Amino acid sequence: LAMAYLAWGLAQRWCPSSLQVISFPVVQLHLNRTAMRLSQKDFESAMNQVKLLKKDPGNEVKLKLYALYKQATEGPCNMPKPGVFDLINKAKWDAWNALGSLPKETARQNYVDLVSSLSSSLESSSQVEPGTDRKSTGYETLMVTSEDGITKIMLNRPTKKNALNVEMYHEIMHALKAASKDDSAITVLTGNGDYYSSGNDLTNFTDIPPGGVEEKAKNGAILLREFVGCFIDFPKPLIAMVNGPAVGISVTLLGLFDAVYASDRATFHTPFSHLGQSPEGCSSYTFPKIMSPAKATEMLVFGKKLTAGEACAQGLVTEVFPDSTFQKEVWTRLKAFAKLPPNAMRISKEIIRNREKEKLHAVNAEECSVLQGRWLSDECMNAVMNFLSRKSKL
Ligand SMILES: CCCCCCCCCCC/C=C/C(=O)SCCNC(=O)CCNC(=O)[C@H](O)C(C)(C)COP(=O)(O)OP(=O)(O)OC[C@H]1O[C@@H](n2cnc3c(N)ncnc32)[C@H](O)[C@@H]1OP(=O)(O)O
Repeated sequence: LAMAYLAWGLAQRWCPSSLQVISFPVVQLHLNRTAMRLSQKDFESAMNQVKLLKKDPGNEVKLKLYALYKQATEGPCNMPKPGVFDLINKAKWDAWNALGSLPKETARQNYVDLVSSLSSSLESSSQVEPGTDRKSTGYETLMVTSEDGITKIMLNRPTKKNALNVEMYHEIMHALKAASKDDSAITVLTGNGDYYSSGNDLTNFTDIPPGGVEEKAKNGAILLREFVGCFIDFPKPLIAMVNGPAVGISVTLLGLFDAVYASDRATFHTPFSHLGQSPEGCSSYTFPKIMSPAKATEMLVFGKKLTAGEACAQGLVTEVFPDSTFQKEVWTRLKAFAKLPPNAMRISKEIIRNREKEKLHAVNAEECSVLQGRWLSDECMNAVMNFLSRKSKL
């Protein structure tokens, strides 16, 4: 059946005229209304509505609509079953035959109801940005949506400049794991509001468990290692849409993405020494490789902030777009990427990443262990205290 669906587009040329109608299918049956008498006018109007739909609803739906149309106009399927190699006609026959002895009138009503639900769902999705029609709920700090083969994970604490609190670390891991298994071809990480992310939420340092700061640092290192590990192991193309300034861990992780698109408003800042900390996100390994050891030192050791153009020149950013057209241009491009064969993309990513995976995990472990020590240092504690007591900002 899957093969028949694939061939469906090709079949449009030679299909019978009623195939116009099966161009779009059915989603929701209002069974309680099947007894209602439908006028021929309602049915014809639904057929016209189908032709006006702007978006293709997919082959599975098309087959259902085809079956209902045939049942409504010709009654139960009494055609000979097509041969196994006649994939398209067999899929159509199966769908029609599955309706059994459903009365013509009920089929017409179901057809009209389904077209109606289809029209409203497809109209609404065409009016919104990609990724806004299928929202996954249950996240406090993220907005996760999936559409057009793209899962979008949006950091959603705009009033805190999308700083990563402990909950957000957990939710990102959860969203990545879900995205790795969903039916999307690519995954995008971006930020809501004016910032991409201001990095680690410095209030993460404030709630000290009964085991004291040592326990806090130990738990922090475990969390960080697991978090970065999810990026190392993510199996599909992972793209960052850096919509504004990026700080700390939101910058270092970019070295683990497969492409990084940035608005010209974005900046890239890793002030680890200022904060008494040290690099993470595998940046101690990826940055020198991407941009040369000296340029990496300027960023990771001296905390030099790069503009989007500079980050692009150094290879950290793939391409920079004017902020005014950033969303439109990047989404257009991503939608085209998402149409590529997903398995081929996965396999190509795998072959690129596999060579590095072991090394990246080792680097991650080492960075976390070093940071665990840094978090207990006076340098780090003072820097965090200064920020939290409003004495300092970047
Ligand atoms: C042992 C602990 C373990 C914990 C868990 C481990 C997790 C792993 C950690 C991995 C290591 C990561 C390192 C990093 O990411 S280093 C980078 C850290 N980030 C910063 O230092 C940025 C601090 N923020 C600022 O300097 C400024 O806010 C900024 C320049 C980003 C924006 O300035 P602006 O003036 O435009 O805006 P505000 O300062 O008024 O910000 C608005 C509100 O947002 C709050 N905010 C912003 N960023 C952070 C942040 N990173 N942490 C906490 N809060 C942040 C800011 O306080 C404002 O809040 P209020 O409105 O309530 O005042």
